[in-house]
Amino acid sequence: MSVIAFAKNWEGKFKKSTYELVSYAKELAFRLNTQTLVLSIGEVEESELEKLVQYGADKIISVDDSRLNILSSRIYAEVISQVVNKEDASYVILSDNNSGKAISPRLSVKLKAGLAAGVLDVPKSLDPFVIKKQVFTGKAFAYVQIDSEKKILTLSKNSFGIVENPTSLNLVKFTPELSDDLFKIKVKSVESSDNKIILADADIVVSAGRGMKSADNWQPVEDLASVMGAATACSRPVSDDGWRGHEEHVGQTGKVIAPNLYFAIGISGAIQHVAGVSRSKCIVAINTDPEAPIFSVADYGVVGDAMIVLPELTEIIRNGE
Ligand SMILES: Cc1cc2nc3c(=O)[nH]c(=O)nc-3n(C[C@H](O)[C@H](O)[C@H](O)COP(=O)(O)OP(=O)(O)OC[C@H]3O[C@@H](n4cnc5c(N)ncnc54)[C@H](O)[C@@H]3O)c2cc1C
Repeated sequence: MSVIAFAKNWEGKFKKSTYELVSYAKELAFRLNTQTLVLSIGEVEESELEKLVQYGADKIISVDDSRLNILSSRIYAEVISQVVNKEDASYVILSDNNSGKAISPRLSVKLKAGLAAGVLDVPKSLDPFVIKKQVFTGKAFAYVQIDSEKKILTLSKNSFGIVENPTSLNLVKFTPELSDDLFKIKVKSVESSDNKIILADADIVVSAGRGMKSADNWQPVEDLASVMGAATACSRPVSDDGWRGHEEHVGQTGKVIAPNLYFAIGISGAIQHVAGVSRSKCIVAINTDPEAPIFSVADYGVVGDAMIVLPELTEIIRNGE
């Protein structure tokens, strides 16, 4: 009956979204009067695994196998299903990120478990199990009922928050039975086209729109992103016009993101743009037009010319003022 959270690591490290996932699993387990188990796959040092205890992991199950350092949704679904069956867990929680989206449908088939993707809250009721999730790229939400015995939820980023709930360390190793067949496809290396932070995983995103006037004016945007350790993004017309690549386009028809901090620079705030970024924890808008709709969804706003504001802001942050 326990709750298992799958804690994905990025090169052996967890992110804030992992701690949010464990916090959520803890709350669900508390409501169900059961244990919170956290599963880690691939090589992660004990000191990193120990951090999960702070957010309520009653038991940490580590599948410490170097062959699993690179994510394969097929193999990870197999590993998770073996752990779920061994622990007789009823609830599996994954982050609603690229890996969670890739693993959860396979897992759902393996476990014959109902899946609610993009969950936004704790269950509205436990029996029947009813939960709130996002639909239509975040423009609406729905309550869905899961009737299967096992249930899988993928948790939307920034929908629950990080809650400290310290327990004591109970770390166990698990060795799944994995046939050679599963390793027929080998990832020999992973190379990113540049050293940039991946937009979908970024905690901070610096995004700019048509207000930048031309592709040649992007250096101040890059500079701010660089000092903040942020990913860069853009509005749709910017990528349609070829100023930036389509992989940066956020919104209804682009990527839907929920970073902790989102800078909207020279972006008017059209509904189709906001649909993709409205779940950011904090939105900072920089725009010359005080009436721009983006200010109605922003937490902080600067009315000003991006070409003047950005270099000054970057300098202040660089100097740690
Ligand atoms: C079906 C459909 C789907 C769509 N999907 C998406 C989507 O996924 N994502 C998306 O982004 N759009 C999408 N759009 C387009 C959307 O409707 C808007 O047209 C688009 O978001 C506007 O982009 P923008 O804010 O960069 O440009 P604009 O609307 O032209 O706004 C530019 C802003 O920059 C400001 N500005 C000008 N100069 C400066 C300066 N020097 N400094 C600071 N600010 C300045 C202006 O005041 C203005 O507010 C979609 C549209 C449709 C119909």
